[in-house]
Amino acid sequence: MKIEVKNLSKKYKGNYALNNVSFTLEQPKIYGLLGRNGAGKTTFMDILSGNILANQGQILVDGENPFDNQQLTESICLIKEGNNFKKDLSVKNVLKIYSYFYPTWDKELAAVLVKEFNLSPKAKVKTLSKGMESSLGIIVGLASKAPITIFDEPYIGLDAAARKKFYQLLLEEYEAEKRTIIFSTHLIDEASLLFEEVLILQEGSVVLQEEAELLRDNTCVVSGTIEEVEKFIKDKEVFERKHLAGMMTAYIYGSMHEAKIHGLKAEGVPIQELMIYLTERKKGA
Ligand SMILES: Nc1ncnc2c1ncn2[C@@H]1O[C@H](COP(=O)(O)OP(=O)(O)OP(=O)(O)O)[C@@H](O)[C@H]1O
Repeated sequence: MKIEVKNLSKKYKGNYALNNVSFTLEQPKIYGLLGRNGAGKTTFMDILSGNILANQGQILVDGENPFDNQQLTESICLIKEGNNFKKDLSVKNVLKIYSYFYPTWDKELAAVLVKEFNLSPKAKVKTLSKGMESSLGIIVGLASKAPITIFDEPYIGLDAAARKKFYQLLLEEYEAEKRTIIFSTHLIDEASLLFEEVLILQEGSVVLQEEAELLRDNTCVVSGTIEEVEKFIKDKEVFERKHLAGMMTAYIYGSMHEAKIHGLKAEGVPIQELMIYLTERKKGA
């Protein structure tokens, strides 16, 4: 489904959570929605899911506004950081309710995932640990098979092994049936390999929208002697320099291939570093 964000603004008490944001998510892809605390990510996801209204501008999903539009929101599943489910419901009944809401619901997948995450179907939500409740959110998000599935920091309390399982399952499901997945997380280093396209928000504005592969190809960390590195980077945009014992490392916009031809050691820049740089640069600008 095509998501068009047009001049979208949302204000809370006079402060912009989103300030005249425009972008389009055209293809079913795994999108990484990144940004520091308070950048406006949750606000965007809430408007997209039809939960809240913008002050100005709009989001159109296949040409329609999601607010108060059940036919459309049956195609959008938002899993938040917590409190997704009523505390008195059992796991089984949570799944039943969502199965009624989502026409694309995959009952078999839900049953497999409940076993995979070791949840007891009879357990009430209020008795689940934080990690177990997050697992239930992940199960609902994946089994909804909603054409737009949004995960907003979905794994509070989940340990590293369970998060790894989540990444694997997400990829398996996505490979089996492509859909738009919007994934917002602060654990960028461990999740970044999932992303096909990255959006970075900073103080209510988009500072970057780029294919992850292009980012990986067009940014690099080069190392060598100070002299070699300085010579190579003199006409390039450099976003960080580090010196150690006569050697130098620089984070730059430039091709890894070109750096290697010049005899320098070159590696990809972690998306986390890029996000920190971009959000700092805008603040200081
Ligand atoms: N219901 C609300 N009432 C008042 N201010 C709000 C409300 N929701 C969000 N805000 C403000 O809007 C801004 C954007 O918040 P938002 O939750 O969208 O950011 P975020 O990028 O999701 O942050 P985080 O990564 O910390 O979850 C923040 O300054 C926040 O304080």
